[in-house]
Amino acid sequence: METDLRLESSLWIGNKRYRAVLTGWHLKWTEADKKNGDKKTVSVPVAEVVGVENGRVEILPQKSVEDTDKDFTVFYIKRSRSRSTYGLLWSLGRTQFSCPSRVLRDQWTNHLRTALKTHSPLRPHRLLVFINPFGGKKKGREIYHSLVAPLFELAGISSHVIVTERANQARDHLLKKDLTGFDGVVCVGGDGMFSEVLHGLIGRTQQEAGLCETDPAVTLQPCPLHIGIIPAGSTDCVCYATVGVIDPVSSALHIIIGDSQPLDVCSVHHASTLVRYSVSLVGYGFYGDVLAESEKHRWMGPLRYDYSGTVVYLSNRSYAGIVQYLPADPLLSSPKDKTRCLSGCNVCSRSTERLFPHTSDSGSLYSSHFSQYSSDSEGEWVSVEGRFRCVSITCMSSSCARSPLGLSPSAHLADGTGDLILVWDTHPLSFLKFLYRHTSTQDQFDLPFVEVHRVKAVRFSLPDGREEVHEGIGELNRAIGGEEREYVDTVSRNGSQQQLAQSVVERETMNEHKTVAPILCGLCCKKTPAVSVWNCDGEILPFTEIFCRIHGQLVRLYARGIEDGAAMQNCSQESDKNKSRCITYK
Ligand SMILES: Nc1ncnc2c1ncn2[C@@H]1O[C@H](COP(=O)(O)OP(=O)(O)OP(=O)(O)O)[C@@H](O)[C@H]1O
Ligand SMILES: CCCCCCCCCCCCC/C=C/[C@@H](O)[C@H](CO)NC(=O)CCCCC
Ligand SMILES: [Ca+2]
Repeated sequence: METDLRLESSLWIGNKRYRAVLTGWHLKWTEADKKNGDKKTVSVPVAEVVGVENGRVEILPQKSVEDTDKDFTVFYIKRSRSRSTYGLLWSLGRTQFSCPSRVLRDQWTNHLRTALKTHSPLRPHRLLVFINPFGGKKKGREIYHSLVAPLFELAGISSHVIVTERANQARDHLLKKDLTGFDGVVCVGGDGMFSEVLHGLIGRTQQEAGLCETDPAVTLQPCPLHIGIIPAGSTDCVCYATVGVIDPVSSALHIIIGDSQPLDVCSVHHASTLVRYSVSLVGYGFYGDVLAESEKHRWMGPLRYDYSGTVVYLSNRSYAGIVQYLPADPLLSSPKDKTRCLSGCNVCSRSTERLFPHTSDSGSLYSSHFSQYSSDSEGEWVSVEGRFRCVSITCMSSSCARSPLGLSPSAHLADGTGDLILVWDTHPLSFLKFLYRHTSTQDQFDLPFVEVHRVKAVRFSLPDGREEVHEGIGELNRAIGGEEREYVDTVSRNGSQQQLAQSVVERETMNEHKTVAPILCGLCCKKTPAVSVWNCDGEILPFTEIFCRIHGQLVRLYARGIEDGAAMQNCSQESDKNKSRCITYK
């Protein structure tokens, strides 16, 4: 196959002659009329060729250029380092070649197109695109039509575009409408829009497989359609954590070349119902309260989270709860091992084998670990009880612009586990230190009132077993801020381990901040509501007592994880020597 596709000839770029070679895997060109030592080779993996056009073509911005029938243009992926984030930005590279004859030109374009088909089997041909016109800064439509659609067109992808007119339209469409012929679904919006697509696709897949989503013990069927995210929301956490940058062009290029990144999903249950799915944050306490507060200030746009974060921080709340968790195998990885899940991650690759073994009994649809009533599995559960500033479960790092390394910097995208972060009640300044560390490279887990566990499942209940059902966000906000809620004293705490940690941190912090503390304490509320709410990827859950299970690699995104920016040193300078290194990365 590879030898069939090999093509080698002289080609011209501008007025310079090059020796060009197409092997099965790479297109390479080297300046011909130079001494050996000065020769530079540019090498583009075939898998990263976006498109091949006859003539001299320019898009983004589109221009008509004079050409002949001996010219062709190759579009491919070019990388550069992002100033503000850890990942790499992708843009459209373009080289216009001239051939000695039209016959040779046709040979080059045909060979390249065949190589693309052969080596990129997951490239989509037809996509279903949902645009949320109201997400983030309300630029979804503009972003899609000006930056993404021209790239899809260049790559020969046909798309069916739906601009949503109401919340949950994308989810309902995916649950009910005919999806024949689509290779993937793209959402243009934020994490809320992604969540709609996630729910629609998981629900549809289970319906078609005849599986019951409500039972946490059932092994769910992975979704056959890939999901692409064009970021146009407020937090865009899923995009940030799976691509490494918030950039519509980079995301569009990942979709075009058919990148494939599996992703763990957490199902959240209450009693015998499925409440929701989550990939990023299932958070109680601080993150729940911030979300509930922010819903009142939607008009502020993305800034609502900063404002609400300050308000909630100053209200100084902590909540009583019982957290039970099923630890993951500690020999596989640890949330404190200071590694990062990057593109090509070994921990995730090994998990694929573990999660989908090719043995004949792997078809079992029932996993005894998760049967809530199975006495066999009860022994492995760990239980802690006390007062918490926040309880968070995240299936991935959940990095975003606010927190470039995320809630759990060493979490894996596709290892079949989640990280449970327990922040015990502590002095307000200590909690501020914890929050602040999310914005830097300092370890937020290296604090005596913070615990982190790699888990397969989590159960949360209230100490007195009293469940409250919230009926809607309006009512919920009233309940959180209003008088109807029963109040408890913040100083009552459970658990001796927590009390010890608490007193050490309080002493340290009070010494450090003798002058600031009294001012801050004056601002803080003396009372706290008895219960918080759960924030599930930006949606408030209507229940307090929940059971969560992580489903390994349940969905696939058009992404490849975060590329290691360190491997791209000096690329931003684009010196001739490095230019080819930038292009040949990987
Ligand atoms: N046409 C629409 N009208 C109103 N709401 C919509 C519409 N389309 C989608 N939605 C809802 O809007 C919510 C928020 O959208 P989205 O996630 O795109 O933006 P965001 O909230 O600004 O970003 P993020 O989720 O990243 O913070 C989603 O939960 C989605 O269900
Ligand atoms: C003194 C400085 C303090 C700075 C505090 C920084 C802490 C930042 C941690 C960021 C965690 C983001 C978790 C991601 C959550 C998303 O699934 C969700 C949907 O978009 N976003 C929110 O709920 C929005 C909720 C955002 C909460 C801040
Ligand atoms: Ca994971």
